[in-house]
Amino acid sequence: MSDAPLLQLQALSCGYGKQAIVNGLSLHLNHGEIGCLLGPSGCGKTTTLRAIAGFEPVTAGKILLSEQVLSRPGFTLAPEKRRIGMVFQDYALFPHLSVADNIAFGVREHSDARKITDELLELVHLTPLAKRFPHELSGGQQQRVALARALAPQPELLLLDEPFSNLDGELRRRLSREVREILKLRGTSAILVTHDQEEAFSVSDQVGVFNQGHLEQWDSPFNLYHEPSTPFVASFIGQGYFIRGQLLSPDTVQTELGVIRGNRAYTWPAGSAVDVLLRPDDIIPDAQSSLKARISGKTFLGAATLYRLQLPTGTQLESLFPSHADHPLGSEVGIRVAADHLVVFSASGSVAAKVSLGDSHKPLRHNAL
Ligand SMILES: Nc1ncnc2c1ncn2[C@@H]1O[C@H](COP(=O)(O)OP(=O)(O)OP(=O)(O)O)[C@@H](O)[C@H]1O
Repeated sequence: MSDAPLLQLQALSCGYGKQAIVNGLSLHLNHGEIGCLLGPSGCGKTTTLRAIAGFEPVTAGKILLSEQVLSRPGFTLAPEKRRIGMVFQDYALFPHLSVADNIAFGVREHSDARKITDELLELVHLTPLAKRFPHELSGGQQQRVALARALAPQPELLLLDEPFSNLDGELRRRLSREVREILKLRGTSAILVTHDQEEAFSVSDQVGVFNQGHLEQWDSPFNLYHEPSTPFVASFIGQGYFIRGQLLSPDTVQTELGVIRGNRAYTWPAGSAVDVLLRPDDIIPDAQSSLKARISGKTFLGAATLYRLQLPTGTQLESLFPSHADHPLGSEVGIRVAADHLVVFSASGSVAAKVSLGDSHKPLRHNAL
């Protein structure tokens, strides 16, 4: 196996007719990795996936798989020649074929079709249901058949378009974990499209956050959460508040919560006004602290309680406290900042406040500055 990435999108642009949807997108996926395209509705995730699959031509840039050019302006290798499998949101099973025949469909000419099918039935835990038809299965079972069918021809890359969006709650979470395990077990590389952050994080090694046809950041879930590189990513990923601060040195900021020191150096001059991102897990309870906040709201989450806090200046924050101590609404608690990952953005014009987000996402609050 070469050291080159499996999939490379190089300055890719594509769209429909004269309408540009995706602009100058670059990313790469290594062998065996699972990547995810995440973003609000209509930002171009599915369009990108369709371009990778070969259903849409590209207007600029290139798509390469194992160093072979699949798409460039004026050339689109046919989908069936790409060694790419696809799993759709609506499963797209053949209704007149049994579970086993659906899975065998792509390898029906293969001398080992029976063996491949049996192995995959086992892998997706559907051996006892092999003779059933799609309408006799639950949504989760149908999606497992769709996954097994896509894996049968051993694609180099699997594309999954919102594969769990027709399933709800716990089943959705369970199946997404299961799919990750199956892909990792087989060493299959994949790209998943979703607008659900929890799903993106639980399935993927690398996640790309889209904003209106642009890729804002392609990174690990950990880095997207702790080291977002743009205000949009900070807003789209997770919860939190921005508070105003002043840079004292490259890695320290003066705020009304005191001096916060992080692990990143910023290059703006000392004295610059900045917006500091504080996640609920950055604020911890500390009865001894002189810093007090009033509890203005609370949500019990089980192991933890999410408290909405108000500082004496009126600044709002959120904080996750272990739930064994219960603080009543209106009471005062001591707090302290424990943010190793100092994330700040230039405060000029409060850029983050202008981020426009889709309705599929809970916005990050910006304190009145
Ligand atoms: N066949 C098409 N012809 C013209 N425009 C299209 C077509 N398909 C999608 N679009 C437009 O392209 C833009 C991006 O759509 P796309 O389906 O890629 O978004 P998405 O990020 O996958 O959204 P969602 O999460 O809602 O599926 C949208 O404005 C959409 O209206």
